[in-house]
Amino acid sequence: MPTSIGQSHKWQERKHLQSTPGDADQLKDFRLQVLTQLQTTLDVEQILRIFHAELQQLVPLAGCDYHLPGQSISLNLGDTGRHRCSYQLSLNDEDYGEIAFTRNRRFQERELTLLESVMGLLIYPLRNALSYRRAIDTAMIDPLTGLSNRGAMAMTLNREIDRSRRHHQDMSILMIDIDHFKALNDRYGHLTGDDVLRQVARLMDGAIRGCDACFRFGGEEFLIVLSNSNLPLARLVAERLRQTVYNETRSPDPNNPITVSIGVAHYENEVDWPELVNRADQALYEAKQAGRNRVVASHVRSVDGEWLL
Ligand SMILES: Nc1nc2c(ncn2[C@@H]2O[C@H](COP(=O)(O)OP(=O)(O)OP(=O)(O)O)[C@@H](O)[C@H]2O)c(=O)[nH]1
Repeated sequence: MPTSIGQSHKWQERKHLQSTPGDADQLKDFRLQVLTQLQTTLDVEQILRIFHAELQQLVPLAGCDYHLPGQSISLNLGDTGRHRCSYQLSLNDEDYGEIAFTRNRRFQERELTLLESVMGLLIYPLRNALSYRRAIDTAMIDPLTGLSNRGAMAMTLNREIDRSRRHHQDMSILMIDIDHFKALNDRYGHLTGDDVLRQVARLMDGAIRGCDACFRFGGEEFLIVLSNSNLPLARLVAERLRQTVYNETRSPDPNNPITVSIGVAHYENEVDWPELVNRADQALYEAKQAGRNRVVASHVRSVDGEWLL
């Protein structure tokens, strides 16, 4: 098992010494080219790919790893080599993570000086991309429950529908609504209502698989996307969630447990997600009409396109 041989460096903004005057011009052109490339995107992974690829012109490298634990970012590009040199990136005392380059040949002093001299090119584009990513993430989160919001839901549904269509994969959704929530709010106040919303969100999010996703649809409604799930499986999941909420949510009124009604819809080649969500919503309406605290599944299509009950 090859061991990794590390050379670690702290990169901070400062002027670098140039080696020879001839190199200086080439390096200047190179820096300009890299900077131009890095400014073409605000995607963190893309920035690192560009940087890694451009650096190959300066120093042969195998892999590039980047880690920023604070934002849960961990990327490994290219192949991993036995020798490694890493840079801790920071600017104005702000930590921008660690970037490491690896290859099987030892790094020469001159190569390390070259790498260090261009490391500063990465920091501003990377900082901008990280801020952008943070802003997008925040905009996609519902602040009350911590679940992803409706904007994120639309993106996920578009992606899942596209995948189901292309790979002929099953996909189902659950539309979930807390029963008699208005009465609970009116009787115990909005803060208690908020607490119930948070509990239900946490229970459901914790009860689904990692590949599924739970969103706050709005108000006291939630939507769950179940990848790779046919209708019977989706019904089972829905029934399990219904029971979990019933058994585990702390209700302010011991005589009235918190319950949910759930509408289930399997993807039946709808053109876009609102059509699919409409069917789940219709099934949810039927669950409410039938007495609440229950699961109702929407119809499926037969092979010749007829709707079956
Ligand atoms: N506490 C709290 N309440 C909310 C929030 N968003 C929506 N609501 C309340 O949720 C309630 C929804 O009421 P309705 O749509 O009448 O539904 P319901 O009382 O649950 O009745 P059914 O769905 O028919 O069982 C309203 O009173 C809203 O004010 C929120 O973020 N926090």
